[in-house]
Amino acid sequence: MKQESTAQNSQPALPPAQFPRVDVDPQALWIFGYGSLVWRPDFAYSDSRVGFVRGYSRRFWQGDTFHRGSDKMPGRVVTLLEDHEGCTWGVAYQVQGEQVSEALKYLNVREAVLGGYDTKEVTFYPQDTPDQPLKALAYVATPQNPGYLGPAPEEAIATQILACSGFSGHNLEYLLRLADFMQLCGPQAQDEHLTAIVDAVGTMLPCFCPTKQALALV
Ligand SMILES: N[C@@H](CCC(=O)N[C@@H](CS)C(=O)NCC(=O)O)C(=O)O
Repeated sequence: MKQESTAQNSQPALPPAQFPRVDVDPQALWIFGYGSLVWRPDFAYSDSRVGFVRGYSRRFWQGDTFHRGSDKMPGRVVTLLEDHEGCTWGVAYQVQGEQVSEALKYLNVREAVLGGYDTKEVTFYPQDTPDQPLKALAYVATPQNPGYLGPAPEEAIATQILACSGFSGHNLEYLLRLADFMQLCGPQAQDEHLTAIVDAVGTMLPCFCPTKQALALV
């Protein structure tokens, strides 16, 4: 079983951190989160902005055998799919000074080593100042990584999410926390893929969407 460092600064029993392949400014950097990083960055940062990236769609197409699944029952977590018409909402975190190397070292273990993600530079548009876009680093799982599962019907993805859990918790928590975030972003932030999976989960879990009759029995 893979071991994740229990604290950001403890030395993980893993190969030394390999810094991102894209050039980063060692003194200041924005990191774009669009999955678990939206609610659990778990690294120190100086500022954060809600906003979006254009040209990408979010998809539950990455398998996860550590955080939200196991080797026998891999969970499903999100990645970014290049999509000319796409727009993905998330949170950008600004790291400065020593925060940069600490964040990259931590994320290299969490995202790259344990999750199969690679780094990519994206353009981030803050919700409040979309006319002042920022360059940001994103962690993206490409089809070349061994954990990549690729497309599947949303109903099948929902079934897999309901059945899986891992080191960081149940896969359903991962889905619902992301759905909660998207609710907070407001009506302009639509994610049809995410909504379809949440709806499919709802139809599979009557207790998840209790009927009046069911509530009357409580
Ligand atoms: N890179 C995306 C997805 C990140 C993600 O969900 N990565 C998984 C690794 S497989 C993770 O960190 N999971 C932690 C958790 O599920 O709490 C993001 O920016 O949020």
